[in-house]
Amino acid sequence: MSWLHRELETMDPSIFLQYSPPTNGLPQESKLATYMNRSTSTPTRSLNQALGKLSLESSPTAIKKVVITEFVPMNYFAQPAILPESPESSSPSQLSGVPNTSQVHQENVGGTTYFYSTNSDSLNTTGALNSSTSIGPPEACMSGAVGAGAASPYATQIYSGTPTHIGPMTSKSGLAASFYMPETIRSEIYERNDDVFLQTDPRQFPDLPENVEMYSELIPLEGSAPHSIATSYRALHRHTGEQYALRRLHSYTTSATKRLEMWKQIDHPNIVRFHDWFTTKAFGDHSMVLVYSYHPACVTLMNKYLSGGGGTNSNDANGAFHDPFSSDPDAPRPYTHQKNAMLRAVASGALLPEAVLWSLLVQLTAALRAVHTAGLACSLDPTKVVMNGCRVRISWCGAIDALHANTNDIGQAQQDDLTALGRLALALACRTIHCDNLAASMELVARTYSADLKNLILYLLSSSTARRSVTDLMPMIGARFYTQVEALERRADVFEDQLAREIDNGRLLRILIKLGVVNERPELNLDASWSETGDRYMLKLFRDYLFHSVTADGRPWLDQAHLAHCLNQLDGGTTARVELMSRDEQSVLVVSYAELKHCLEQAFDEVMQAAAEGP
Ligand SMILES: Nc1ncnc2c1ncn2[C@@H]1O[C@H](COP(=O)(O)OP(=O)(O)OP(=O)(O)O)[C@@H](O)[C@H]1O
Repeated sequence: MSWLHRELETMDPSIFLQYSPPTNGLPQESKLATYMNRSTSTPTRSLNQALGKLSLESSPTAIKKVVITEFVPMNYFAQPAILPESPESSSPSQLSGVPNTSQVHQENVGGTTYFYSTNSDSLNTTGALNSSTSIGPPEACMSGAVGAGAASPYATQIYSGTPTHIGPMTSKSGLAASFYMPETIRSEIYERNDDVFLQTDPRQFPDLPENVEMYSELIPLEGSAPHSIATSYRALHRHTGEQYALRRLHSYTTSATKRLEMWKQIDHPNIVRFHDWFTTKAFGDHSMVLVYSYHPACVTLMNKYLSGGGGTNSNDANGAFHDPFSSDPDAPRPYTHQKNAMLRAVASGALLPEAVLWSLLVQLTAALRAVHTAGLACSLDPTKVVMNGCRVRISWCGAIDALHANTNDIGQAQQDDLTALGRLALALACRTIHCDNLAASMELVARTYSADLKNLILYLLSSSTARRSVTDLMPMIGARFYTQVEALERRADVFEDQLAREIDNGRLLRILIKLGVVNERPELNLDASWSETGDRYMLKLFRDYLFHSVTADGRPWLDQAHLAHCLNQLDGGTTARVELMSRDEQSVLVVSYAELKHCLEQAFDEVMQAAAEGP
C-alpha cells in the first residue's frame, strides 16, 4: 500500500470526502499536502513537483471512505542520528547548509516515506522568535528585550545551567545560612506567599467595617495586642488590589501633620514605607489611620529573637531562645535569674552568631542614619522592628509623631534612639530583654563577642553628656560593613540564578500553552481543514513525538530532560531537525524546529483571530 493511501486512511474527521484530482501528484485532502500548501513560504511547488514523479500503486476512487483509526502511540523515539542519509538521487537540494531554495525531497526506507524540506532555514525565524515569548499579541509580550539585537538570544535558547560561581552551596552557618542559601531564600518566599495567598477570611471579623476609605477586607495583624490606643490591620486597596498595613489610632486625630509629611518622603530599605494618613468614622469613633507598606510574613525582633515566640523548647523553630520569664515581662528578676538566663542561652547554643548581630546592627544604623538625617526620630523598640527573610525594617514610623504632634524635642528623641539601639543590641547579644544588670550583661558580651561589639554597645548606652551620632558608629562597624555587602552580593547572585530558571520555566510554559491551544481543538475538529491539516498537522505529529513516544517494546518513553530540550529547541526555532512520524508509521517528515515554530505561530495566530472575531 502506498504512503498516500496510508495517509488517507488515517485522515480525520470527515467520513466521506469528495475526491479532488491530484495536483502534481499530491491529493489535496492529504494532510501532507495541506501542510505543504499552507503558505507561500513553504515548499509547496517543489514538493508537488517532487511528488508528481511518484508512481502510485493504485488510483484513488472518486469517493474515498476514510477510516478513522484509534490512535496507538507507536512513533518510537528515534535520535536524529538514526535518520537516513539524505538521498542523493531524489533531490538536487542539500539537507544541511544554508539553503536558499524551497525544495523538498523524499526517500522510501523500508516502506516508510521520509519527506525532507530544505527551506526551513530560510523561514523568517526572527519574527517568529520574538513573538514566541508571548501567548498574546506581540505588543503585549515581553519580547522587547530579546528582539532588540540582530542575533536573538532565543536562537540558542537552551537552559544554561547553574553558573559555577553559585554552586555547589553546601550547608553554611551564620550570615551565609540566613542570607544566601537557596533553600533559605525559597522557604522565605513560600512563607510570604502563604501569607499573601492563604488569607484569613475577613468575615471572621464581623465587627470590622467593610470599607474604610479606599481600603477593604480589614484583618487585624497577627500578634497585635488589642488595646484602646492603637490597632494594626492588613487591608486591601480597593482600586489597586495592593495590600497595606494600617495603624489605627483610636478616637484620635490631629491637624499637626508636618512631621507626617516628612515621613512620607522617607524611602529606605530598612524602614517600612509610610504612605498616607486619613481620619475616619468607619470604626464608630473618630480614628486616625496611618497607611504603610505591607510586608508579608513579618515577625518582630521581639518575637523572633527575644521572647521565644511561644516555643516550648529553649530553641524554637526560628532559633529564638525561650526565656521562661517572657510570659510575664514585668516580673522582677533577681540578678542570679538574669545571669542564669544568659548562661542557659550560652549553654544551649542559642546565642546569635556575631555576623548575624552585625548584620542587624548595620541595617538598623542605616535606617537610623536616614531618619536622623531627615530631622526625625523613630522610637526604636524590639516590638516595632520587623523582619522577613534577613531584612530588618523599622515599622510604624511616624505614629509617635502623630500622637505627640510636633511637641517632642527631636534632638533628644534622636539621642533616645541611639540609647534604644544600644539596649536592643545588648538584648540581642544576650537573647533576652532582661539585661537590667549592665555589668553582668556586658561580661557575657565581652566573653562571647568581639571587643568592637562591646564598645559599640557601651558607646550607645553611655550616659555622658557628649552628643552621640549614628555616624560615629561607622568606625566600630568597620570592615564588617564589607561582610554585609558581600553577603548581599552573594544573595543577589542566588536571586539572579533563580530568576534565570524562572524565565526559562516561563518560556516553556508559554510554548506549552500554545501547543495545547492549537492541538486538536474539539470545536474545530469537525472542520477537516483545521486540526488535521496545514500547520496543525505538523504540530499534532510533533505533540505525539514529544509526549507520546514509546520504547521499542511499547512502553511510554519518558525523559523530562528530552522534553525540555525539544521545547527549548522549538521556542528557539533552531535549525536542528526532528523526524515526525505519522500515526500509522508509514510517513516521516523531517522538519526543522524553525519550521515547526513557524507552524505554531501561524496556527496560534489563527486561534487568536478566531477568538477575537466574536459570535
Ligand atoms: N508593615 C508591616 N507589614 C506587615 N506586618 C507588619 C507590619 N508592621 C508590623 N507588622 C506585624 O504586625 C504585627 C502586630 O504589630 P503591632 O506593632 O501592632 O503589635 P503589638 O505588639 O500589638 O503593638 P502595639 O501594642 O503597639 O499595638 C506584628 O506581628 C508585626 O510583625
